[in-house]
Amino acid sequence: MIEVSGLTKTYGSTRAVNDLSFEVRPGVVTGFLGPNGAGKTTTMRLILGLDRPTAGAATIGGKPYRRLGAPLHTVGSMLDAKAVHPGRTAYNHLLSLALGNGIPRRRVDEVIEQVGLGSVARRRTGGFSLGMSQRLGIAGALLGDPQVLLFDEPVNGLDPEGIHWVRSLMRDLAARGRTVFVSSHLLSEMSQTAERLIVIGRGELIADTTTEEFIERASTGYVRVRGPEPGRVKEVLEAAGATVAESGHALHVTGMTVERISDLAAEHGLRLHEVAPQHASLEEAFLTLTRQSVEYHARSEGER
Ligand SMILES: Nc1ncnc2c1ncn2[C@@H]1O[C@H](COP(=O)(O)OP(=O)(O)OP(=O)(O)O)[C@@H](O)[C@H]1O
Repeated sequence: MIEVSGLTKTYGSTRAVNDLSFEVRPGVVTGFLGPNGAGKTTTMRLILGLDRPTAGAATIGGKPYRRLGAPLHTVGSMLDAKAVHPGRTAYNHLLSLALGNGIPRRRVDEVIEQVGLGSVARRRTGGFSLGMSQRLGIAGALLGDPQVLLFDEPVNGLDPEGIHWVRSLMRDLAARGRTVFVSSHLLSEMSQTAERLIVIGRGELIADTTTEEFIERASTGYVRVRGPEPGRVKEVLEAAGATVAESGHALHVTGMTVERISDLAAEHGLRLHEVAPQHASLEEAFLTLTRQSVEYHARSEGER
């Protein structure tokens, strides 16, 4: 379990994380979602004790990272996949991590196989693609077989097979009772993996809910209506309280269900050729909810 309470971090005049509080529970994949610059990496660094908070606290299993007796056995993380000594082989990189943390050598072989790097384990990591580095980073996170795992944008740079593999791995870890906290700036990506979402924008909490509920809440749907007499249909629907916009040959109706639209049309003897609910795409929905924060960042960057 990860607990974050009143967490705040400022860098000069930038408030990267602002009074953030949430819990990440075991047994499900929890997505950490926010547009670029929202403060995801900063929050993860604070949880992992890589930076000191300006205010508030973050704990793992009730303790701050610095006070964990065997950190690699408690929490595994992958923040920056490229942060590996380029002259070392993948095997030696993992071996030095293992030896420094009292982890047996055979565990290195196990995780190398688990992440599919067996054939390149003796190659220097400097020549690794981003995808291979991501796999190596994930291997490092798994090394101590920890209860809590944090991954910062783990599918970045992976091919479709790699993406599929990461998603299955996250779900599998959660199914085995681990606490899995994974960041992304794409709601579509999170919707494939995460059961719960912590959504942030501008360093502040926007939502802490199930993925299903978040998508439902974010969806700004309308009903597309088409028929031979659009003018009359519009009049009838508006008279009954709907908002109707014309779009080419169709009407876009908000504030009224498909059933009510059909019933009203039938009552007034109006034929309809199409009554189709439309949902905003996931990314549109997400951007609507986080637009304020995106605009804020676009503005503040422009001002510099
Ligand atoms: N070391 C630092 N010094 C100064 N500003 C920083 C530092 N680290 C982060 N920031 C600023 O804090 C804000 C949050 O950055 P952070 O990297 O945590 O966001 P993010 O959500 O992880 O974004 P991305 O997906 O782009 O990595 C940004 O405005 C960033 O410029």
